[in-house]
Amino acid sequence: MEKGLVLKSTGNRYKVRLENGKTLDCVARGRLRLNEIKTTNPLTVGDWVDVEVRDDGTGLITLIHERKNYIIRKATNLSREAHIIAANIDQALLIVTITQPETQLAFIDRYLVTAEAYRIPTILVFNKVDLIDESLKPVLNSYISIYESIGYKCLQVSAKENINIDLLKETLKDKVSLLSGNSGVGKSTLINLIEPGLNLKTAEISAAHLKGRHTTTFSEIFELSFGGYIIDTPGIKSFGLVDIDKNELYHFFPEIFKLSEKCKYYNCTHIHEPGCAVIEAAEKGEIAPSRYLSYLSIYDDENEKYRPKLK
Ligand SMILES: Nc1nc2c(ncn2[C@@H]2O[C@H](COP(=O)(O)OP(=O)(O)OP(=O)(O)O)[C@@H](O)[C@H]2O)c(=O)[nH]1
Ligand SMILES: [Zn+2]
Repeated sequence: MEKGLVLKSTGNRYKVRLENGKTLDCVARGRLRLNEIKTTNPLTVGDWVDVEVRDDGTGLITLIHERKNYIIRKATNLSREAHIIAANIDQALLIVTITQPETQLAFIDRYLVTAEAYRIPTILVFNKVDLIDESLKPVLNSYISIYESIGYKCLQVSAKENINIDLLKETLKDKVSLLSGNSGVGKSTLINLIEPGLNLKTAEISAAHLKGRHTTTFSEIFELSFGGYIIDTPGIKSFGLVDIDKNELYHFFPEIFKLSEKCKYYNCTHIHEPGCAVIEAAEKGEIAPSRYLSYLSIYDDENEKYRPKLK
């Protein structure tokens, strides 16, 4: 019996990397399931499994190790079942830009709420700092101060001018990372710089897409030559499909959560109650107005509820 990491899942076949570095094709034993949630797929990339290596060099997965976290999406609109996109994610790197394109604060906040709900630590990576001139500098600084003050690590990089790329590599080293961000912020450029030759959004995915198959089946983890993994899945962009109870939303705003214990009412929504420490702090500017506005808009947004559209 050997322990391994699921690198790729295509339907009911899995590519697994054993601890000795060998990679093999595996199938899973029937009725292999963690009974935490109802899912259409029992196993996903990032899962740690026990494998029985067979004589023909393939493997039989006999056990899934408990997950520290996972991201899901609903299998279909009507279904109550979920499709697990990836598991055991150490961190998410949200790539943002102040200009070309301008990443909205509301977008960042929605992403962070989701990541908090999934218990995935998130680092904000400000790319294209080469474009930051005197007029944009205060904007960049204000973004950074909002997020650093509530505990999110921020990196400033430029793929174009190779600024802090080593720092970015250090951040990724030996971790399983999810890379997200709006279209055009430079995700592909950064990845190519970090790991030349690592072509995410593989041909295989596109080919499968053309045939009209579910691309979700093709989640994959890519190994970094200096240690660590990057998760690439179509799910990354729509990352955020998680149902959060309105009344728990404040748990996922670290600064609001911290203040909430000083609220007069234990079931305070932090929207209209007298004696609310959050409202008080927001009025005094002790919480960034944009953060409080994000809280309100996520709380009230029934239809789009807690579903950041990451594209
Ligand atoms: N000035 C500047 N341009 C950059 C930098 N990084 C990337 N770009 C440019 O930004 C554009 C978008 O980069 P991509 O890497 O394609 O962005 P992406 O996030 O992968 O976009 P999608 O594939 O649509 O999600 C390209 O024209 C890049 O050359 C940077 O650090 N500075
Ligand atoms: Zn309150």
